[in-house]
Amino acid sequence: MASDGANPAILRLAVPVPLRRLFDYLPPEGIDLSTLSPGQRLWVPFGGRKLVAVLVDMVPESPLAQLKPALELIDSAPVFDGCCRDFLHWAADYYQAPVGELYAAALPAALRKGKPADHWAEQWLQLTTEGKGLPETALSRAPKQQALLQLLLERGRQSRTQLKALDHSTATIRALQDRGLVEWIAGPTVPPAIPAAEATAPPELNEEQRQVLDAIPVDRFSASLLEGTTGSGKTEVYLRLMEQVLTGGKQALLLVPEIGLTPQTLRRIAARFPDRSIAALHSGLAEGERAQAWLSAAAGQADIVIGTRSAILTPLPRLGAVIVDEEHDGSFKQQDGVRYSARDLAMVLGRNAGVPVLLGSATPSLESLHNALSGRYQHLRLRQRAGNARPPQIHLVPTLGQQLEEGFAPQVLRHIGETLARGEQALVFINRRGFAPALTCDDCGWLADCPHCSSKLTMHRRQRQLRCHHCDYRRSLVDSCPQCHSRSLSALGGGTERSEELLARRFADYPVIRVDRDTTASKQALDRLLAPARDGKPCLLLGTQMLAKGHHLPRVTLVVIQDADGGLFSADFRAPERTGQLLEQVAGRAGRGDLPGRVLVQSRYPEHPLLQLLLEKGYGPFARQLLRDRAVAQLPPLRAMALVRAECEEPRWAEEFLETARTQMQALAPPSPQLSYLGPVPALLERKSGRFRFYVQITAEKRGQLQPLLARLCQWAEGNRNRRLRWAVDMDAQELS
Ligand SMILES: Nc1ncnc2c1ncn2[C@@H]1O[C@H](COP(=O)(O)OP(=O)(O)OP(=O)(O)O)[C@@H](O)[C@H]1O
Ligand SMILES: [Zn+2]
Repeated sequence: MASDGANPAILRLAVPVPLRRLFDYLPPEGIDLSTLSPGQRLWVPFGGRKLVAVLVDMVPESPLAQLKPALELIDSAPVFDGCCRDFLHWAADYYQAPVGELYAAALPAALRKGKPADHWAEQWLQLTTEGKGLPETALSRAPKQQALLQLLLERGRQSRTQLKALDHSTATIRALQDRGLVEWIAGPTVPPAIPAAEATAPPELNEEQRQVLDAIPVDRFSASLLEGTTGSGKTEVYLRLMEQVLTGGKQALLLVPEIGLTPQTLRRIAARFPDRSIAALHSGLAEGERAQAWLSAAAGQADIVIGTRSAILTPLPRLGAVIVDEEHDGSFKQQDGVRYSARDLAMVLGRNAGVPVLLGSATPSLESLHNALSGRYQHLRLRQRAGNARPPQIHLVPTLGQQLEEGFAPQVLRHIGETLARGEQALVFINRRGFAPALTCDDCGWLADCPHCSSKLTMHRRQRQLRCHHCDYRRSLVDSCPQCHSRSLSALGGGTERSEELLARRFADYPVIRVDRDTTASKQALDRLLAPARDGKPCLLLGTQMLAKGHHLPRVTLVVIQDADGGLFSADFRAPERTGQLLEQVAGRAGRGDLPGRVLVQSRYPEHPLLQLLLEKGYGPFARQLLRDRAVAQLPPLRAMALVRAECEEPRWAEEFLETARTQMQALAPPSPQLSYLGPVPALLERKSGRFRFYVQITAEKRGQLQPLLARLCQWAEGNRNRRLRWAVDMDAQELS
């Protein structure tokens, strides 16, 4: 994107609007052109609004005659470096997304709104030339000044924040300043501090872990999948890899799923690297803190960057490795706006920067497993649990024809009781929150439906509400049927709230801790809720998939999966994969300490071959079987898939739009054995928030076949003038919902 020519006085900018192009502006009036460089933000006028744009290039001419001047320069120095800009442009091309929206997605909210980066600049204290030349013992009669001098000699410049944390007083600093030994300079911000856990000596690596680590040289690009059973010490491998990267003077990026970035995870990492600057990027931060963390990463100041999906878009000038934990997790794929996959982009970033990329999971996605089995990725394995922990025993509990109590078989309740009586902990996994997923009238058959979505309302008894889990519509609970006024209403099916009532009654002597989205408004709340469990006292945990990941609770010896069947009969071809991952991850919470674990899995269809395979042989063979099925059905990852989506209050318009889209694409590339079209078909959730949703599905032998097709489609679709219709291209779509 280099510019040449004599007078590059036209600014080419990425503007956050849904158009797939850059926009030309004149420089702000009266500005010195030498203060401008790509990667800075500017205020620009756009269609009567004022927007924050990013300077991409400066060129001598524009094809347009009438250019408006940009309004104002925001940053004194670029916030995006060249590598990051190239990466964002690549991603925009690949996902057929407006590049301005990618820049906007990369920025933290405060910077997206135009707050100047200088606002977070830090004051740094450094040695002057005299200070550097001072003999070691020159200040021995002023021990505080001597200590500060020593610190600056050993660790280089220190920020005001760091000095405060280390208890160096302003008086001491002033004294050294007066002697001309130190000086303040302005520099990049440091990330907000993260409380550390108590530092513990790292364990000795076992043989498998050592082999894995040896297979990842840190001085060049490599793509690896670490398939390591639950509790096998994957996190320990990540920590060691990070250590090597930091020792080499580089930054380590660790991506974690939304649910995985708990204060517990952060404390563990902070404890391992007490001297390092760690930036955590997640939605739990206040706007200013997030900007501070982001800027410290972008300035190369933060050594370790831990974040959820959008952290992949952060500029990291000293990048040394990218690690993606729980790489199978669905939260790495953005489901609206720019529909990128942070996991897939991690590979691109690593290749661009020439550094290793490590994807880790006990239950790898079929995409990554396929890449590993076909030799595109290095396939690394950890087959054994680390330390003394042994794999749990798994038993199926058939529920058909059994007398269940609120969804639990009698022997399951008995096992829970025995576990608690032995002073151990039990975990019950339920895949639905709320009290019951439906409310119905026994007399006329009325069902509480969402008025905006094609779904039922979930009953939340504690709050006396009916809620839609798709659009968050809420209404108060009714006592009688709105249709026939009968008072005999029944709650159908079970949820976490309903199970909690039963379990709290049955096991009244023990704490019953419910963990779902309703009880954990924040990450801190989850941390607090789990505190008694971490203390190791007997207790009963119950909850949704929030409990499935990342928690290391060594006293849990019994895991109950209340209903294993949900995903086996879904219309979404990815449902069995997700069910397998969830069950294996939940089961993996059992027996992670010295005590053996047991898993009870309730099912109405214990003979189901996939369930049998999963429970008898484990996720590995199960996933390999699913891959063979996908090959037969010509589905991802054996084929590339993209969706063109449209939604509208008027279903006919969405369908017509997609009919035309399909016709357009077929005119360019007719259906063939290598390329097939399906649809428009209704999405699995046909109506959401009042809009009807449809998609056209395109599958191709090679990704390269899809790109030009979708690019042309976007060109056509950008001309759509129907403001009530929304459309999107979803490359490598993960959800058919
Ligand atoms: N080499 C080792 N020797 C002894 N203990 C170890 C070793 N490696 C890891 N551990 C311990 O084993 C436990 C599980 O390790 P870790 O959390 O790294 O596993 P994991 O594979 O990331 O787990 P999961 O993905 O299932 O959450 C931790 O308590 C960790 O401290
Ligand atoms: Zn709804």
